[in-house]
Amino acid sequence: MTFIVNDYIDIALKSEADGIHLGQGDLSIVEARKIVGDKIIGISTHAIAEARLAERQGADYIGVGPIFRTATKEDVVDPVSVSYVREVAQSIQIPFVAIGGIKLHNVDEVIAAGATRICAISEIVGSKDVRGTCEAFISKLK
Ligand SMILES: Cc1ncc(COP(=O)(O)OP(=O)(O)O)c(N)n1
Ligand SMILES: Cc1ncsc1CCOP(=O)(O)O
Repeated sequence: MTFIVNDYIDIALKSEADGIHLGQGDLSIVEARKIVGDKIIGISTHAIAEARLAERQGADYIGVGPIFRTATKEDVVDPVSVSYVREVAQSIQIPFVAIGGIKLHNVDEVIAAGATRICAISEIVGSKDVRGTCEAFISKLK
């Protein structure tokens, strides 16, 4: 299993995590790379310019979203829609994870736009059948 710590590089180092996930307002990828060496660095992006910059600066993966409206995170930008997934799938070479408002009823659109990795929080943790919901997502991604 790969263990990524969100935001806190000191905790990532102390806990011997595999990597760190950054937001646009956090430490830059260049600065983070100096500290974490070859650990995985990911960063949330909301526009193609951010995605291109992340790739140029040596990010290992990017987050792409929020695709749809989400109630899970408060300080979130407006939904970027599946068109941003399409743009990233066509022009970015590093792996990306689509995130934000992804549910079983709309994940097909996200996959059709080119996503092969998704993050879904509320659909899974709010489900009465967590395992079944995970399996349903996994079968769509196969
Ligand atoms: C699964 C998962 N959890 C948290 C984040 C990042 O959330 P947050 O730090 O609130 O947002 P950004 O600052 O990265 O935009 C994530 N991307 N994935
Ligand atoms: C951490 C994060 N970053 C953008 S949206 C989001 C939350 C996604 O949660 P949900 O799958 O419940 O919309």
